[in-house]
Amino acid sequence: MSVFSEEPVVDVQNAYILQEYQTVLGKVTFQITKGEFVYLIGRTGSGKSSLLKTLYADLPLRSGEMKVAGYSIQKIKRADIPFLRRKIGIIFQDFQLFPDRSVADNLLFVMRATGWTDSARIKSRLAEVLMRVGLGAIGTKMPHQLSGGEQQRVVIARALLNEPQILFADEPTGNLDPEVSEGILQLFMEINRSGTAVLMATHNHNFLKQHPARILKCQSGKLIDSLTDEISLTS
Ligand SMILES: Nc1ncnc2c1ncn2[C@@H]1O[C@H](COP(=O)(O)OP(=O)(O)OP(=O)(O)O)[C@@H](O)[C@H]1O
Repeated sequence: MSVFSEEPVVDVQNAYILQEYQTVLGKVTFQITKGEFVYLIGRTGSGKSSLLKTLYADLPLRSGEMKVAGYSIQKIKRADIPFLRRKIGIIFQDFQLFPDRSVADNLLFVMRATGWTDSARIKSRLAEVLMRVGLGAIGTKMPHQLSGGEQQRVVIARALLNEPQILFADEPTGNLDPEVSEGILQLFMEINRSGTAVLMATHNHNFLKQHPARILKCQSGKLIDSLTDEISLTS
């Protein structure tokens, strides 16, 4: 491949998304290019989380092809999954920080697990990602001393540590009030403007109206794409 051609960050061809051998979504085909911002919508139980889990190799892909950040998901070996996860960032609704560790220790845990060893670089990267998400010197605080919005910012900082090509966010504002949610969306958009692609599952249709972007929608066992299809936000 030429160094000038842009390989998509996500390339899905005719994939079947399964939960315990039941097809949740069939014939899924789409691509996400570098630096794109994409919403993922659909009713509860329509398959958003299942699609995201398949993309980050938490659910097996048994039919079709998926390439994520250069890794073939249908072929990936268990031992390579941690390497895939270094190239992507995953953010959930329930913040998933270790409650018994400080903010800095939560981030350090990931850095140590992903091969960071130089203590000066660790320290500067830690400060850098916390600044990036709008949090200053809160490294010594425990998660319970932070608001929900601040905890989600720490989670986003953690996801940014290894400069991922794409962030997969599964309802990242589901547990936050509207004002705080808007701030978190703004943060995702800011991160996106600096070149990181984002695929965000959300039920918050205000986001789509106020900050329009491409939409993928899980509907009746299929994935429809605003690039090619008319998408209804009401059904
Ligand atoms: N662990 C599981 N085992 C078996 N079936 C599951 C499992 N998780 C989800 N499902 C089923 O897969 C389908 C898709 O669920 P999924 O969680 O992907 O939907 P979703 O669009 O993310 O929903 P929500 O908006 O509520 O998060 C549903 O029918 C659900 O019942």
